[in-house]
Amino acid sequence: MRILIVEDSTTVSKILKHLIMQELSYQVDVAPDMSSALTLLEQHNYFVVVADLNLPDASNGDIVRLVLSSYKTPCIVLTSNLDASQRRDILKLGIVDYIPKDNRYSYQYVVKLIDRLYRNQQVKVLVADDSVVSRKFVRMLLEHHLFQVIEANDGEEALAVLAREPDIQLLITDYNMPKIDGVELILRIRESYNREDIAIIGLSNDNDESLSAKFIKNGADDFLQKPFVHEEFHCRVLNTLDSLDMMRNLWAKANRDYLTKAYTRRYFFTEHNGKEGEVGTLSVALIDLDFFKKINDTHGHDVGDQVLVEFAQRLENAFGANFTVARFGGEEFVVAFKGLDSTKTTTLMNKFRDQCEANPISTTAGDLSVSFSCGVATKHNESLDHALHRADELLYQAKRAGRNQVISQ
Ligand SMILES: Nc1nc2c(ncn2[C@@H]2O[C@H](COP(=O)(O)OP(=O)(O)OP(=O)(O)O)[C@@H](O)[C@H]2O)c(=O)[nH]1
Repeated sequence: MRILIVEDSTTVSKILKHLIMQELSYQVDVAPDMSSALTLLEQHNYFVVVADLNLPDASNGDIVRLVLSSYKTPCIVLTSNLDASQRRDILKLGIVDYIPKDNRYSYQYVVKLIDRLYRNQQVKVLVADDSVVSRKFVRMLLEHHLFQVIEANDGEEALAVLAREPDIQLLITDYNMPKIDGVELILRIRESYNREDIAIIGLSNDNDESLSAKFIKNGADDFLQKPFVHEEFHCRVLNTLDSLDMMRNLWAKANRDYLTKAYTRRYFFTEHNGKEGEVGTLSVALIDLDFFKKINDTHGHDVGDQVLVEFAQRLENAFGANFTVARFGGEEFVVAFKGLDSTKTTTLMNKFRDQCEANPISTTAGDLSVSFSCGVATKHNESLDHALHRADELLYQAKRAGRNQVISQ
């Protein structure tokens, strides 16, 4: 990824270049004026251009207009202080954002913005609004920040789009819409999507001053009163997505094992515990690698870690799409086979055991043959703990019987 900085102050360009290279590992070119910028723009494809408004051989944003119109490259503008009308004019050009060069946080903000732009390319945003003009305006603002935008004409269509594309990360919804209004839409979405699944920003040009609170109390993360200025829109979207990222990180830290990224014991119990009266079968397979201590003792802890990571990945690939795979600790894993009885579970585990046996794990110490023992128990009218305890006894039997086998009840 390549960034171009067009800036005549060497101090500013040096600081920016250093920060971008250090924090994002991008390649950075610097042009001190418009003519050298043009030469570079002809030679390379830039992801983003960071440009000063006034240059020795160009003024009043000529470089910005040129980058946007001729090279269709996103542009972040560096400025000195701007008055209100200058600010409006520059935002109208279709830039990503403008950054005043007057404080030490500005440069850090540029780096954050470039990183955000990079990640935005993978972020789907759904815009629900019955006004075509308003929808297109929001789409344009989002596209300046490289988001993937999907539009919905009303609340009902928004629900249908969400069902079709569950990886949408942000919904921006108007209040007044036919069939289902914005608040009703949010209520319906929050029935099945948590805050870490999707973020929501409400919009309205209604003069009802209680609307912002109504949106937020019913599950929105933020609210914007129309008409809004570009800058406020972008700040709110970025803040909302930052919070979403933070929530997702916290969720992952609580529910995913730091080493193997398999689910944690805690997640496993939250998902499958307390459902004694639940209809349907649940079988648990408790899995323990054989002679794992020997791998650590012979090749070191790092190689042991590589084996655990690869083994967890194999479990995930084999069962993760339909079942919960968790690491219970050390070299012990568990899979919850919801809907399967003990016989079917045992067949699947034996097939997996054969695959593992046939494919040694490749590590920095070479290919290592790794086997596991497994106990399979089906949960009857009992607690999950109890079923796991029985699986543990069967696992112990498998170890005593010579390891590398699955024993079920
Ligand atoms: N590398 C690595 N080793 C771990 C980790 N957690 C636990 N261990 C090691 O796993 C080993 C488990 O050893 P044991 O309980 O004796 O089991 P085993 O050698 O697999 O023997 P059996 O289970 O009887 O076949 C110990 O050496 C632990 O230090 C980890 O996160 N990384």
